[in-house]
Amino acid sequence: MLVKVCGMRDEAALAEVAALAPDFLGFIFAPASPRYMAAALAAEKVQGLPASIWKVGVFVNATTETILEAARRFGLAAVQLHGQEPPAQCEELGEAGLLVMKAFSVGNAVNVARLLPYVPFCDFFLFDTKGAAPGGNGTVFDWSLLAGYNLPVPYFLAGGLALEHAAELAALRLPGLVGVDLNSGFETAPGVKDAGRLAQMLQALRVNRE
Ligand SMILES: O=C(O)c1ccccc1N[C@@H]1O[C@H](COP(=O)(O)O)[C@@H](O)[C@H]1O
Repeated sequence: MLVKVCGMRDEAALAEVAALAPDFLGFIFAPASPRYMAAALAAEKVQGLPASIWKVGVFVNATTETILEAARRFGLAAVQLHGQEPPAQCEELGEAGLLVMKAFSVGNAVNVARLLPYVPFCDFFLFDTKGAAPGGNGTVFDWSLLAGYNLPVPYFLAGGLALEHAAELAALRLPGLVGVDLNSGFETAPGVKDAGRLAQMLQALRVNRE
């Protein structure tokens, strides 16, 4: 199970969390989010992270130009598109050399017809719980809605994941599932990650990886 830790914005926690060696670290570039990082973290701090960790910029309906500028400035290798970005934008960003993760909100069903046009242009999908905000709502959706998933794009599970889900996630077998995204369930305040809880979660998930 790959692990992405998202919503990094405070410098002390960044070093502690990076030391846990998650596969991906996410930085929120959506100004309305309490985890908006651009004013809080210097670009050099992000650029200085170990090369083994994929640095992901999370954007909500940003232009390709804005995304590419942030990618250059912060040394991002991947983008998570968490709004209504069209397939053509995924294609552009992939052609620019970024790994592309497209997020979709899940309510009572997974709408496969909506996903199909994105298949050729995305490295990963990410399924998050539908809520009032574009992301970071802290609520879990019914993962069994993905039991019939049969598209060739692997995906991350997101939405309210917390330590209490560790055992269930470590044992979870769903078609296409390759990773989990840890965000508000591992914070002491919005944007302030709890490295201790993250360490416990990573240990639980990694036991099953080996
Ligand atoms: O976390 C945010 O504030 C955020 C804002 C805008 C877009 C995405 C955001 N976070 C992403 O939301 C999901 C679920 O988070 P949570 O576990 O429910 O807190 C996750 O993929 C984050 O990357």
